[in-house]
Amino acid sequence: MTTQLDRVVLIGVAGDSGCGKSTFLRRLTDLFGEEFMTVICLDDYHSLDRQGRKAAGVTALDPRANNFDLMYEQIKALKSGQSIMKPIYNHETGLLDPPEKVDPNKVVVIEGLHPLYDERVRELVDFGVYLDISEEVKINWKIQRDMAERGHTYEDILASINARKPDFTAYIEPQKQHADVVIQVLPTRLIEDKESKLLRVRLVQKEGVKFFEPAYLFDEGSTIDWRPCGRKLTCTYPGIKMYYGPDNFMGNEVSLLEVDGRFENLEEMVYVENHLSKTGTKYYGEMTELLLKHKDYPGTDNGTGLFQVLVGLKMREVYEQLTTEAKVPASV
Ligand SMILES: Nc1ncnc2c1ncn2[C@@H]1O[C@H](COP(=O)(O)OP(=O)(O)OP(=O)(O)O)[C@@H](O)[C@H]1O
Ligand SMILES: O=C(CO)[C@H](O)[C@H](O)COP(=O)(O)O
Repeated sequence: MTTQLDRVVLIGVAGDSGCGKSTFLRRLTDLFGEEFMTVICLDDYHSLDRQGRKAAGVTALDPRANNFDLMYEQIKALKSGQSIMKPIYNHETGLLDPPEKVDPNKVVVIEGLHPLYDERVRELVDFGVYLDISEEVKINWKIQRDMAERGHTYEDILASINARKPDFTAYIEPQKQHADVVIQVLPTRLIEDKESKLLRVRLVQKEGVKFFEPAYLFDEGSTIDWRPCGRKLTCTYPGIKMYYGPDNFMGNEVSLLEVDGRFENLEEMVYVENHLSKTGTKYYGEMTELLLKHKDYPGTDNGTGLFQVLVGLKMREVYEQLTTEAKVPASV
């Protein structure tokens, strides 16, 4: 079947399990609308089921446990407006279920461990983000979720992170260099915080990407250290620090934006938003409004929420420009 779409825009969201992909995708839904955005979890392209991986002695992160040929063929078909019969990996049983039909949509998001791994798939991706959670923070988030909701022990969680580490380093992490933006989540530098509750979040924005102009603080291209706390932004100890400046990241020229600390009063976020430019907002305060809409999402009061919303807005901008370009007849 071929659906009439001017342009299917393909977004890649890469990251390890438990790195906040679902939260980010929920924020994207606000911007594109549930109806117009289809999410494909790349776990569905595991070629080996749980038993198969165990027998072969490989993890799900290992390319040998995944069918990249099928992934490429199916993503390519979706991008050209064709429906696919996508396999399903069932996390409850660890088995591959019968395939399901997936239709193309205005926006197709491929999320998971390997959206930017295979060169052919990467070429199809219009905009890619990598969620880069430092080990200290990853352990903390996993502990919060897996101990509370899944009954795992601290030792189990640590052992599972460590067991995945070599393959994570070999196959997942290198995708960072191919992402248009990387959201790095690190422990704060403001105080010593063993539990990693306070976060330093960096938005690494690649320069020279078509239709993507990095957001900046105050003055494009300069280097800025900013303490927004004072009369206009309420902060309790240890406050908030922001940074903006040019840098080099894995051989790419980038612009960095950084927020260290926690926003005390979300309503005042508009003050910070006001000092950011090229955010992709359509009206005054849109970014703050999007944050306020989901106060309950994890990270809404720190740089993770702020940058997830900002990246979503930039994706909307890229989407609009790509679809406009697709409508303009090619000049002769
Ligand atoms: N910004 C954040 N701040 C604090 N905790 C967070 C943040 N994002 C995610 N978490 C924690 O990490 C957990 C996993 O988040 P989420 O479900 O969004 O990740 P995921 O990558 O989709 O995970 P999975 O692939 O395992 O389903 C959440 O339950 C929450 O405890
Ligand atoms: O890294 C993962 C992505 O979600 C999972 O561990 C992988 O998909 C295997 O799933 P399961 O542990 O349920 O067999």
